Amino acid sequence: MTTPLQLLPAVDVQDGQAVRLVQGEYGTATNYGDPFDAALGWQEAGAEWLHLVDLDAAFGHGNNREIIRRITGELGIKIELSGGLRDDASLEEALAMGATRVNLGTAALENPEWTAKVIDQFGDKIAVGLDVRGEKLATRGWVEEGGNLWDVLDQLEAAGCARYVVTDITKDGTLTGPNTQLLGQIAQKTGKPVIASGGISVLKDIEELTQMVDQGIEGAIIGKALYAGQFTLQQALQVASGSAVQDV
Ligand SMILES: O=C(O)c1ccccc1N[C@@H]1O[C@H](COP(=O)(O)O)[C@@H](O)[C@H]1O
Repeated sequence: MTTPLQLLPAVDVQDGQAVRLVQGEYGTATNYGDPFDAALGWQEAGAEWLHLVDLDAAFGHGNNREIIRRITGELGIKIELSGGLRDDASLEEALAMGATRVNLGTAALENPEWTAKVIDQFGDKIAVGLDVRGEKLATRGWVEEGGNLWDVLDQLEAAGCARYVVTDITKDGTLTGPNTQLLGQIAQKTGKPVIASGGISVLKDIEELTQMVDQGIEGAIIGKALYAGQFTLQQALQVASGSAVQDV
């Protein structure tokens, strides 16, 4: 029996609204309404995980702490939380709110000593987001460059990072399919679980990533495709469990 691919519907929060950006660019948001309703909807549709992002915190434009606190506090599913988690206070608050794990971006690149410390302290509650353009990593709302992917991956491996969330920024929000080549390369190099992010458009993409579970692709974040109605979460979960692709 095949190991299912974990699916993480995304709820990205900006100005108190659930949104999707295109290639992470500020000002490209499509609004999908109340983030709590979106999160609850994914839970009711069968999600076991939610990928929850405070975009304002990631961009350094304030935060959406109260709505995120409500989602982490009231939902019963596992939550991977990211955006603006860059010091002890924000990280400890995120875990105390009920995040199952946190995803560090900017801090992992700008503050590797602190990142190594919290990896040591919190183990697999810490994932690192490798937000990639070509072979360059992006930070601070993906508007600044943060170093070479492979060099940073070596440092994180030495620090004992348990899991990577890999986003091809050029694919994110574009419905052009995941960058399976990059995902495969990173999974092969690390041997640690990789969560794929960016580009999923059709059920075939999920089928392709499910076939990569044995290579270390543990899960996939789905954003735009779900909000745009390309397929339902139930269909995606069926495919991720190894069943045949259903027509939509
Ligand atoms: O998810 C997005 O669309 C996104 C767009 C622009 C910036 C960040 C985005 N997402 C998440 O934010 C973290 C990084 O936050 P930080 O650098 O730690 O503050 C990133 O890993 C994505 O999960």
